[in-house]
Amino acid sequence: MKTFKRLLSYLATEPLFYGLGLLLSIVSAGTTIYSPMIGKQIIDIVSERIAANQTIAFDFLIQRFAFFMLITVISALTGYASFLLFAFASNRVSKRIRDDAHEKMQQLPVSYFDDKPAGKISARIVNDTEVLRNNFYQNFSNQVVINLLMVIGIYIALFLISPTVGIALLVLLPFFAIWQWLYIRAATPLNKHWREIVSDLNSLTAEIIQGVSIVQIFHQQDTMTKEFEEKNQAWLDNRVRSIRLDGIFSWDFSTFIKNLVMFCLLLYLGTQFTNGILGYSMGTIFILINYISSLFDPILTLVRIMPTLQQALASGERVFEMLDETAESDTSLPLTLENGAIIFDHVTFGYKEKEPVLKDIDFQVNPGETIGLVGHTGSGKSSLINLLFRFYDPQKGQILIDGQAIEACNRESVRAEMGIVLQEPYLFSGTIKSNVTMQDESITDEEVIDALKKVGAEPLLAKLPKGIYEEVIEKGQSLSSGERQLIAFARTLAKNPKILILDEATSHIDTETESIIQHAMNVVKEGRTTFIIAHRLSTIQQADQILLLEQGEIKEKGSHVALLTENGQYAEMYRLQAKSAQF
Ligand SMILES: Nc1ncnc2c1ncn2[C@@H]1O[C@H](COP(=O)(O)OP(=O)(O)OP(=O)(O)O)[C@@H](O)[C@H]1O
Repeated sequence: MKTFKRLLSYLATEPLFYGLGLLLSIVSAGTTIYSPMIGKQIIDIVSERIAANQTIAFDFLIQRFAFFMLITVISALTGYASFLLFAFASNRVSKRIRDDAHEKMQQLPVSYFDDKPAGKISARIVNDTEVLRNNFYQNFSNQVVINLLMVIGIYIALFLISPTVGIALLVLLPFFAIWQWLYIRAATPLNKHWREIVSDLNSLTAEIIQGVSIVQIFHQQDTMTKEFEEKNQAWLDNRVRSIRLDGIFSWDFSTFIKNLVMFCLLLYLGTQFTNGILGYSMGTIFILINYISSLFDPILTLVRIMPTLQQALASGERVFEMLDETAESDTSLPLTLENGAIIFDHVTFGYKEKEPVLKDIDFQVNPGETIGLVGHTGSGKSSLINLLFRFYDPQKGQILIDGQAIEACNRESVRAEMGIVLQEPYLFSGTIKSNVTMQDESITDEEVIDALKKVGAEPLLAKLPKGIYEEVIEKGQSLSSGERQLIAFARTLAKNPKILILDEATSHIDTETESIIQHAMNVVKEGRTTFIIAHRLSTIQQADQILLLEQGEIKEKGSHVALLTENGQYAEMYRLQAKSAQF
């Protein structure tokens, strides 16, 4: 009910379309209900004249027929106009909900995405809102509203014509209410499960597409196909159960009731036939049969629409669940960055409260210095960078940039001064230029070309027919990983951040690319405080400071030479790498 009310509240965001649509629907329903009245009048007058042996004026029939046509045209036109208005409004409302969901997603903390597959989140933003448009807003306005108006209007007309028949038919309403209630009880869990399966299918498909090469290399096609088919079978089982349920509640029974009511009406009319005189006129009998039969069509439509509304409620619940997530709280205080001095002051952090992955991290970086972060996999290097970006905040201690605790500063302002080049840089669909400028329109074409040239991407530019306007398809699949890195370096150079994080590429690049990238790294590092997550120790020999992390703790700290002299773990790692490089 809460979800239903909340979905309804969105109607208020389009008052003009819905208001006008409702008004026209009332006119359409009113005229549709009124039109049989003209038939009643004709039948009554004609039958009276025949009984009295009188003739019927042709003009009268033409006049009544013209009036009937006028009413029918008004009904059709207003019905069509309201349909269009409701359709416009429904599309606009679902766009609004989709925008809201997307905006909310952007405000959520990074931790929200840790345990949720991307496919599931995108299913909520794209698919569930589409279900809302089609199954709720479109149906609600164009079917529920119009048919409800018809039911109410016909009841009013029946009461006016024959209060006895009107009251007798009211008995049906609680029956239908209980019927609907039973249906909702049975359909709610089924529809909820259906949306979950669709969402699982979405995320599984996304995962298979993203990992298509790995799937093929490891011959996982059969396993993946089996997993997909199992989920797809679960979807089919769910739909079959749903069809059975809809079948029971939507069709056979209601048609049976319609016929039963018709039978009761004829029985009742029979009781009104006394002394050779019928208690109702021919026209009244015509209109009673007409209304009762017309009453069931909208009632049946309302019953039939329940399954789709139910599915919409399941989708609505999932979208609202996302909209209700707590957005990341933030302050308005901006970080004022002057030099790029950084202090980690006894920082402790864990993704889960009592499981720290960084313990008492304490170090200082002077402006313009380069810090190398080394350590085995899982030692906490990326987590340390995550804190610097304020993707997470530490549980203990604080991080200071130019003397300001970043936890007290606005996240956007903290990130605005930082640049990052990841091992596997992320390129967006667009052009080379849009990937360098990242929509910053103040960066000119010349600056983009200059940045690309400085990092050594001139040969890449030369071979692209459209230069910086060459299209980049999803994640830059048509470029080599080295080329993607160069674009990412140029992006950083164009952004001109004070603080730079370089997640050094691992072993999968060749020696030539390595030297190109090393050159690019040296260019972008110039004059910035730089963190390098180093996998090959050769890249950080010149670093001002090297931190060796082990299980979330700083085990060794100092320059390359000092650490070699210390002859600890770093020295051992360095010797091992140097040895393997000789082979
Ligand atoms: N989002 C997360 N949620 C929970 N635990 C995480 C998350 N990210 C990382 N961890 C855990 O935190 C620890 C440190 O991971 P981190 O990624 O910082 O290591 P790393 O040194 O960067 O490793 P690598 O060199 O392999 O990238 C690991 O035990 C890891 O399993």
